[in-house]
Amino acid sequence: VTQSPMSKAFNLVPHDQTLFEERHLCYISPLGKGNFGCVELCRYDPLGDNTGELVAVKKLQPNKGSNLEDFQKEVKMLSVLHCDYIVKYRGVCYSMGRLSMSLVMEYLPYGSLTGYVWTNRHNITTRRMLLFSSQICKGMEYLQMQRYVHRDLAARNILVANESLVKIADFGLTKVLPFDKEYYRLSQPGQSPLFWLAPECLNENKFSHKSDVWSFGIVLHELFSYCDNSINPKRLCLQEIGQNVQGTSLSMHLANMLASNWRLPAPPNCPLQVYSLMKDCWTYDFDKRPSFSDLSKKVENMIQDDR
Ligand SMILES: C=CCCn1cc(-c2nc(Nc3ccc(C4CCNCC4)cc3)nc3[nH]ccc23)cn1
Repeated sequence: VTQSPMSKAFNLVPHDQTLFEERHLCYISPLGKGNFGCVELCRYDPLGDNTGELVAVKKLQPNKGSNLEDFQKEVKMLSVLHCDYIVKYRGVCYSMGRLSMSLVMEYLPYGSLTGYVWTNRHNITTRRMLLFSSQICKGMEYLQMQRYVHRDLAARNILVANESLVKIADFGLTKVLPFDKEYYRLSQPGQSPLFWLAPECLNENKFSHKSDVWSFGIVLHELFSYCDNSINPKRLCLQEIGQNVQGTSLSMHLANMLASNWRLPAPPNCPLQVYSLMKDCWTYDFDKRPSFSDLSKKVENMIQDDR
């Protein structure tokens, strides 16, 4: 279809504020590693006078697992999410003549929840941990409304915007549920770390909102353990398995332990009702686990009671 001269005149490419020119993106320092790539702190400084805004840039690391197509899916997914408790998409930056691309996001100055809670463990109150927990629930509730399954909910993937705001990040493993099914079955075991996975993920590669709820229970455990590495989920599970990990694979061992009703022990000094909330998230039958809206109500009530 040929364009009429008039429409040609007005059909200017709209200034796409989500397109970042590589030449103005100035690298500052590394921020961390996520699924499919590393994240760097950059200043987007088109005026070249250091007045530009700080952004977090996730560069696609072309390696074994990741490829441009999966990364483009992650970018697309993040670009349509608008929630106070999910890290904000800013745009993309193409390089190597569109052969590679980077995801530009808002920069959250306090870093991941793991580092923040451990560093500030001596002055973080139960109340503040419950506030963070309710924000994660609300972010997950929003994701669920978009029919997204995160598949990698863990304290390392939660970022701290300020002393009283955390956001969910790293959607590298996120999947959109098919319109006709309430779960997503992976063709082969994925990259999610075993110790955050629900039994049905370990046994059948079945992922759903309810398996995200299980992972949320593990995040609660990390939080109320002050993200102390010496008692993190991986270490506690490996201790339970013992060194006698003969032939059976680690995930089989873990699945057997969960089937015989072993669960992570209560973190030291953890409020009883918080531990019982974790146990609710770790109900073996995924249909009987609470929803994120149930969880955010229960956590909000605890915040009220905590006055
Ligand atoms: C989600 C986890 C996997 C991938 N990932 C994402 C990020 C990330 N980080 C930050 N801010 C940040 C701020 C300070 C620090 C410091 C570094 C030195 N040591 C203390 C902590 C680290 C990170 N903002 C972001 N916006 C969007 C992503 C993102 C980092 N890794």
